[in-house]
Amino acid sequence: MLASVADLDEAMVAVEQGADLVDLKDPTRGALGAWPVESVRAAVEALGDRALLSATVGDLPVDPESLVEAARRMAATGVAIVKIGFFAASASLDELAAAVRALAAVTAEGTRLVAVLMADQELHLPLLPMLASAGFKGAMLDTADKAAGPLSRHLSAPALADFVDRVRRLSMLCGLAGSLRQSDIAPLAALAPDYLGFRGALCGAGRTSRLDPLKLAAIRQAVRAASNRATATAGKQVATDEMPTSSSAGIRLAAAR
Ligand SMILES: O=C[C@H](O)COP(=O)(O)O
Repeated sequence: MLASVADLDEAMVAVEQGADLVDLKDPTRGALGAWPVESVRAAVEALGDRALLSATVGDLPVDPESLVEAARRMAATGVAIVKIGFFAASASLDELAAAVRALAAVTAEGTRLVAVLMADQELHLPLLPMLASAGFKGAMLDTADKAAGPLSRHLSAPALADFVDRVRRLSMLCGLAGSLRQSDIAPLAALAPDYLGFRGALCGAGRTSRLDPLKLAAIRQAVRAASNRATATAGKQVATDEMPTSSSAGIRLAAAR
């Protein structure tokens, strides 16, 4: 489970409630709103040894030079994973591919990058092998327009299964997010992504309101139960509530540290 958090207080709650991936993101600044780099650095100092942290670079235009610079600035904070949004609404496949190629210079420096592709914009599947070749650690789906409904409104179950399968075959971490609700957890966990990502469902009154620890705990529990069911169905080792990281997804996420 990935939990997007708006500040250090929320990050601490997410760590205490057992989020596998604590995603530093300012929801008031857009789908992938960035925290200031000084705040990311402070969170890494406070929590970096207790949790796997990711941070977004913001809703940036698909310009190779500015994406490389933003990724390097965020990586310099010491955060474990840097998430980069690829907004197909404002760029062609060629432009997206050029940005991916430029970011290979950043992964070559040891930075773990995760690409965020927008399910409510054109989904360019040929980008996936390019991301793998450029050394990206993972690829995930999210939505750019948070008023346009959950992930499942934009892509069918077979299309989502195909995305997960392609990413996993390329040996990248695969995440699914986008206004997910509790009812989305079981069908999406059955596709066996490495993680499901949440913000709105964790908050008291929408994604820009405060994170509610009780909602986070309920989602965490539902993800764990659904993940265990999916693992059991696949005939793999069943993780217990006491040992959530014994699932294959947990091991793959832990390896991202
Ligand atoms: O990375 C995941 C996102 O923060 C999910 O946010 P959302 O659930 O509000 O779409």
